[in-house]
Amino acid sequence: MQINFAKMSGAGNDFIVIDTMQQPVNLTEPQILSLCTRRTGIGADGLILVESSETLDFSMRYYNADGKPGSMCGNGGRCAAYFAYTTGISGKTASFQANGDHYNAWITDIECVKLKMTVPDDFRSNFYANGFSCHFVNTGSPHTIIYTEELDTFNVENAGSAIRNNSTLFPEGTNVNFLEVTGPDTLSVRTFERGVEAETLACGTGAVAAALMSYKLEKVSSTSIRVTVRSGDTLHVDFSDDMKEVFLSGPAKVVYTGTVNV
Ligand SMILES: N[C@H](CCC[C@H](N)C(=O)O)C(=O)O
Repeated sequence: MQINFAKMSGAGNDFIVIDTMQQPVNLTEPQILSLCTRRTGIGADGLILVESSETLDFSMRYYNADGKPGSMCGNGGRCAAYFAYTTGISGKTASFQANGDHYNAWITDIECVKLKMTVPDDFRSNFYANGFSCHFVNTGSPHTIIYTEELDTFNVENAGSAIRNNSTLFPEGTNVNFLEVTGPDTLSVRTFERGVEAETLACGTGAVAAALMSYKLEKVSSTSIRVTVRSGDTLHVDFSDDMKEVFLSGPAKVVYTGTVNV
């Protein structure tokens, strides 16, 4: 099977994006894993199918790099909206469905996308996991939050993998975010992603979790937070005081388009 795809990057979180309205695509879990594997495949943190929707512009189906269906991907959603815009599926405003939720996105500039997130839930603060003081929130994906003062040298792979695999506390697994508070409205974040099983260069729902939790814990004092991610890019998280309206903005671009044989 020959598949046309776009390789996209959302602040360094990278995805293979496939338009299933143009070509019938039926990928198995091993095929997705192999496409996402770096060096021997295209290489990506996840694979996104942009599918038809009866009521909205499109529907997004997200798979993690391990080939398994993932929960909501904020950077993936922003990339899917930019893909839909560049291919004419939608205009500068896009509405789509993902994981049973309805999302709106706006192309705010060249290669800049703002996405309205779902209302966060399951806030848990101050518990211990694997020797770390942790917090947790679900922002469409499950996110554990850990504060550190030495983010650059922190061993994200070791600590992230231990907590991600703590099945007593997280039967479904969790993404793990390590945060440094760098100012009243700025954070630096590094994320160990479930389903990639490694640190990624950015995580959108993780940046949202980091900003909301830091505001709740009064570690930041603004409802407009700039989050520096591992790629060096900045994601913006803006929210209402009651956290019912939450927006994620940042870069999203098509790196290249191509055809792959599966
Ligand atoms: N990178 C994504 C999160 C993917 C979620 C996935 N790792 C899972 O837990 O299923 C983001 O930008 O929000």
